[in-house]
Amino acid sequence: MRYYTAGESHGQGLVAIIEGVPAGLKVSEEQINIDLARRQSGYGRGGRQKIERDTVQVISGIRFGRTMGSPVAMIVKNRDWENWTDRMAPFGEAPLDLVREVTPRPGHADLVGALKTNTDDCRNILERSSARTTAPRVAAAGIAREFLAELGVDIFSYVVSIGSVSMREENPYMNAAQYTPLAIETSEVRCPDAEATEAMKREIDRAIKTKDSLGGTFRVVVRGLLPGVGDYAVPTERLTSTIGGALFSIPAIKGVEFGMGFECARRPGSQVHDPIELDRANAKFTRTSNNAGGLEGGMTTGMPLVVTAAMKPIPTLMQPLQTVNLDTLEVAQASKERSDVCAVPAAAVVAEGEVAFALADAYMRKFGSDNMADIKAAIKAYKQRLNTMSR
Ligand SMILES: Cc1cc2nc3c(=O)[nH]c(=O)nc-3n(C[C@H](O)[C@H](O)[C@H](O)COP(=O)(O)O)c2cc1C
Ligand SMILES: C=C(O[C@@H]1CC(C(=O)O)=C[C@@H](OP(=O)(O)O)[C@H]1O)C(=O)O
Repeated sequence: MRYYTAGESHGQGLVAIIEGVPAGLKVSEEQINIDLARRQSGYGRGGRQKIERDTVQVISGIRFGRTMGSPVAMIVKNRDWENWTDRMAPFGEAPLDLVREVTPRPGHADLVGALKTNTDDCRNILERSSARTTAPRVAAAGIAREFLAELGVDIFSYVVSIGSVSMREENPYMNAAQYTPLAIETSEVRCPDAEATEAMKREIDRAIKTKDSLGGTFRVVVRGLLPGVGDYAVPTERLTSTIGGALFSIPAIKGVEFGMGFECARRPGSQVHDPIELDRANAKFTRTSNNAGGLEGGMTTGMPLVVTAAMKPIPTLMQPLQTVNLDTLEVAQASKERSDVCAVPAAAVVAEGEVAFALADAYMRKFGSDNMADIKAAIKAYKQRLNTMSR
């Protein structure tokens, strides 16, 4: 299963096409809209989110709430489009008073994109490099999430740090799977720690006051995974590769750690690798720790998948950094436009979707992709074989 998207930040809307979707999968429009709303939320987001009310419109591939086995096409419309019809018109002449974007923002795609595509207007770049393009990705990921949910796999995320403020956690690779979605979703920064939530909000308030911006870290946790999904033999099918690549495809993501991640490199093997145990009651192999974060050899171990990502601070600053004016080639201040100050909680929701897609694709490679009944039958047979191997 894979998706493609098209669409710009202030165009008419954004489109996603998902192909390789199995037939017979129940899909809830309401659930996709809930995830779209979660992606729009979070303390520190800018004025644009007051304009948009993202909802999905399904164009093809779903009939009476179930997938048909054909590609699914979806649209998320931009409400802001009506304020941009002249500046973003697909055809006709540019308005005479059109303001071109000629002062590229450090940290955004503006300058390099303009050099690459031979334009003197960075708007052509920023319209597509904008993280607005993550809206249709979250909508598309709704299909992957429903697929995994039907197979007993659930995904959530939470914010671990914003700027210099971190929540306190002990052994998150083992314990993160215990957090309740309620504690996370009721926090304005999507952090399960109420005290840390307040400190993070204060950090964001400080950044607003000093005309600065913030990044942070978040974790994605997946429960209910079967062991042996993914691959050790084909480099591109290793889940470390597909999930890592999927997370790095999100704008502003600068680091990804599986389980203990970089800390593994500082410790001896005896303090890193997860001892194997036989859980006789449930006839399955298990681990006494989860420092690997649920992946070994590029495959799921059956322990929760715990992956952490780092997001850099938002590039648009209300006190802009130095840049060069592309018209005059003189020193200038970078563009200063409406912007988020911190979007870590939103990025975490996007990341849930990306992880869901990578996992759904790996499940389909292992168990088939034509229709849900065959996939479930294959999973049942696999579970039975695993049971007999651990008895
Ligand atoms: C959910 C989300 C919201 C974002 N909002 C903004 C924003 O309002 N202003 C901005 O300058 N960058 C924002 N960014 C970051 C830029 O999109 C990103 O830094 C840019 O595309 C450059 O890509 P790179 O950081 O991967 O180099 C946001 C990113 C995400 C994931
Ligand atoms: C619109 C969204 O995020 C946008 C991401 C973004 C950027 O440069 O990445 C810039 C801002 O866009 P605008 O200039 O229209 O306010 C954000 O609001 C969204 O996530 O829905």
